[in-house]
Amino acid sequence: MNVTKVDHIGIAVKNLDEALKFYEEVLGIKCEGTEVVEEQKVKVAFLPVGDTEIELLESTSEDGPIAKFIEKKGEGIQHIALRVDNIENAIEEMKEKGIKMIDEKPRYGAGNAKIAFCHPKSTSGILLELSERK
Ligand SMILES: C[C@@H](C(=O)O)C(=O)SCCNC(=O)CCNC(=O)[C@H](O)C(C)(C)COP(=O)(O)OP(=O)(O)OC[C@H]1O[C@@H](n2cnc3c(N)ncnc32)[C@H](O)[C@@H]1OP(=O)(O)O
Ligand SMILES: [Co+2]
Repeated sequence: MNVTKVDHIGIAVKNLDEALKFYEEVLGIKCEGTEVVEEQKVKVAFLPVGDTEIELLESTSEDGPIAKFIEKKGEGIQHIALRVDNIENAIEEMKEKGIKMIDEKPRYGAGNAKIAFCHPKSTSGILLELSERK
């Protein structure tokens, strides 16, 4: 597998507009856009920083992964995403190496990226997203 960069850092927030004030008005990072990803029950805002991005995530449903995360742990870093150049190969390699994949097939994430999550129990405690983007 070829990991090329930190694609983004995913941060769970209760209110996207509120959180954006801090990133835009205090830190001066410009939001590049927002998108609803139905399958993940999230509304996402992208904030590019250098060669990577901060991804702010607000839940669109009470039973989505972001709502559950905030309920259990509060707002904060929910996942880290690493860019890979071939996600199907990366998933196969992870499985061969005994890593528990939440997604055994790629799903579509924000910006039409192909994504797959690895379980925190297999990664020393972080929710890891693999992401392939053209
Ligand atoms: C839009 C897209 C994109 O970038 O394009 C996105 O990012 S979507 C981003 C949102 N989508 C997702 O997160 C989808 C993948 N996530 C999931 O399937 C779920 O959230 C799981 C990660 C499986 C957690 O589910 P659930 O909360 O039901 O499980 P659980 O409470 O039994 O947790 C199992 C164990 O994992 C830990 N755990 C749970 N969530 C964690 C997290 N985010 N980071 C680190 N550890 C975490 C719990 O503390 C627990 O450990 P202990 O047993 O030690 O207490
Ligand atoms: Co993400």
